[in-house]
Amino acid sequence: MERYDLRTEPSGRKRLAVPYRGARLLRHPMYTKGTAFTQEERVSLGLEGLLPHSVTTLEQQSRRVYASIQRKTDPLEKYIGLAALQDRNEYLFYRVLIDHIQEFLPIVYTPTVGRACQEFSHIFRRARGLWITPEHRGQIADVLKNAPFEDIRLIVVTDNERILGLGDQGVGGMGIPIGKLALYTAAAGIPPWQTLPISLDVGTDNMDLLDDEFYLGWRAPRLRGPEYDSLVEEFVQAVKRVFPRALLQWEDFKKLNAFRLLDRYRKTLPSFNDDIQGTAAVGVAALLAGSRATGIPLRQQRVLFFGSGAAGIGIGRLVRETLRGEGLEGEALTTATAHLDLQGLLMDDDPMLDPVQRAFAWPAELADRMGLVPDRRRDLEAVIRAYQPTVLIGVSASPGAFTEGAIREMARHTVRPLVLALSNPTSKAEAKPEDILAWSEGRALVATGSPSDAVTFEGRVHRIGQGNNVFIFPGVGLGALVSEAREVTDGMFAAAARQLAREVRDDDLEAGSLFPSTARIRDITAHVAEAVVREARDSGVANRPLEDGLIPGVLAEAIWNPTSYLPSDPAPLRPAGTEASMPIFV
Ligand SMILES: O=C([O-])CC(=O)C(=O)O
Ligand SMILES: [Mg+2]
Repeated sequence: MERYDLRTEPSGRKRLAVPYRGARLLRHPMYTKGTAFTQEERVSLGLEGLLPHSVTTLEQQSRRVYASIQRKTDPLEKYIGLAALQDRNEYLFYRVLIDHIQEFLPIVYTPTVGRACQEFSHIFRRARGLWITPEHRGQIADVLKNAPFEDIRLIVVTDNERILGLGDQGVGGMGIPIGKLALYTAAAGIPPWQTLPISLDVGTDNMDLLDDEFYLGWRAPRLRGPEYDSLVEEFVQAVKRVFPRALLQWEDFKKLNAFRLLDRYRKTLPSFNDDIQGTAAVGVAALLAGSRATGIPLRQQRVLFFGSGAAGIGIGRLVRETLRGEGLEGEALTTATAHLDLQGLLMDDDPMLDPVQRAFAWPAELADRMGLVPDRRRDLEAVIRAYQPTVLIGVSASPGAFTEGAIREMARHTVRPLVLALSNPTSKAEAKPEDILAWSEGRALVATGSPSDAVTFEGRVHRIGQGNNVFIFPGVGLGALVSEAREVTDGMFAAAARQLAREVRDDDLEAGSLFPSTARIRDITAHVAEAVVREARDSGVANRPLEDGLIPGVLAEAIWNPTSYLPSDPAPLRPAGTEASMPIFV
C-alpha cells in the first residue's frame, strides 16, 4: 500500500513525492513519465542511462501512442493496446483517453469491453484490481489492505453474474469495474490512485468457462444462499473499515441480488447500483428530452418496457416516481407504464412473478379491458396495438425482439415514437437503428445503449443517441464524493436525469438524437455533479453541504486533469513496511 503524495509549494505549484528511484520508478505505472522525465529528474532519480536520450512531452507521447493504437484494426487489439498502456503509464493512458474520448469509449467500454470480458482468460496480461474468492473468508479486510494505494475513495464491484447483456462471465467480469473506473477518471477526473476495481469471484455457472483449461477464476459453481450473503456482508464491513471514505458502486449483479444488496447496504455505506439507478436516470432523461422533441407532455406518455431485469425495473421505478411528481396517481399511474418480459405482460395473477416485478404488474381486468386476452399478452406487437405506447424501451438482452411488425405498430399510432434499444453490447440490442428508422419511415427517435453510427434514411441523417449510464454515474459519483454524502439517494439520480435532459440541445433533438454527444462527456459530467451536490445538500445527506456559488470551484479543484506531468520530487526510499516519509524539496 502506498500513499500518493502530492505536495503544494508555497508558490501553489504542486509536486509529486515519488517513493521510488531508478528502474523501479521507471516501471511504476502511476509514477513513471517514461521518456518525459527531464534531464534533471533523470539525474536526481537514478534514471541516467535507462532511457533513450531525447526528452519528450506528454503531448508528444500522447500523439505517438495514439498512432500506435490506430494502427490496430481489430477493436479487441485496440483494447489490449490501451490496457497495456494503462498498466505502463496511467498518466499517459488518461491523457490519450481524454484526448480521444469519443473514439475510445467503444473500446474501453461497451461494446468492446464485453468481448474483453468474454476473452478475459485468453487475453490476460497483467492483473489489475482485487479478486475476492470464498477462500478469503475471514480475511477480506487483509485482502483489501493489499490494494496498491491506501486512500481509496471509489470502488466498483461486481460478482460477474450479469455482465452487460452477456450473462455470467465469471472471472472475466473484472473488465467491467476496470472500464467503469477508467471512465470515472476520464469523465469525472477521479484520481486513478483513489479508485479500486473489485471482483467478488464466487464461482461461475457458465459451463464453457469451467471447461476452459485457461480459465483463471475460482473454478466452482456459484456460491449462493447464506454463504454468498455472508461473504458479501464481510466484504461490506471490511470496505467500511479499510476504506472509510469510499463510495461503492454495485455493478452487473443479476437482478434479485442487485436489488437485495442495494436495499440492504445503501444506508450502511454510501453506495448505489448503476444498472438499476444509473440506467434509470438515463431512461428518465430520454423521456424528458423526448417530451421536448415530440411536444407530448410527460404525463401523457405511455411507456412500454420490454425486459424486467435490473435495468427495466430500475427505469420503471424512477419513471413512476417522476410521473407521481407530475400528479399522476391511481390507475393513471399504473397504466402510464406497461412491462413485458419473456413470459408476457406482467399480470398480478401470475404466481411466477418475482417480488420486484410484482410492483409493476397490471390487474388482469385492465388487460381484459384493452382486449388483451391471455395469449395476446405475450406478443409485443399485440400489446403495442392495444396499449398504444409513445415510448418503447428495450432492456431484455434479446436481439431482434423489436420486430418490424412491432415498430410499424409503434409508428402507426405515434407521430414520433421514442424507441430505446438499450441492451448492451451492440450484439444484444433489441433492434438495429437503421431498421427502426426504416420501419418507422424515419419518424422514430432512436437511442441505443452502446454507440451507433448515424443512419441516413431518405437523404436525411439521423444521429443515434447513446442511452448509457456513462452520462450519469461519473457525475453522481463525483457529486457524492465532493459533498461527502452519507448516502446516495434516488433524488440524486432524479437530479442527474433532469440535468442530463438539459444537456440535450435543440440541435441534438433536431438531428434525431435523444442524448448529447459523448464528445461533451467531461462538461456534462461536471454539470451532473453540480446538480447532485445541490441535491445532496438539500436532502440533508451531505456531510459537506456546499452553497451554490461555491460548487463549481470546489468541483474544479477536485477534478484530476492529466494535462501535464507534475514535477517529481525524490522521496528517500522508505524501508519496507513503514509509512511514507517526507519528500525532499529542492
Ligand atoms: O456498461 C454499460 O454500457 C451500461 C451498463 O451498466 C450495462 O449495460 O450493464
Ligand atoms: Mg452495468
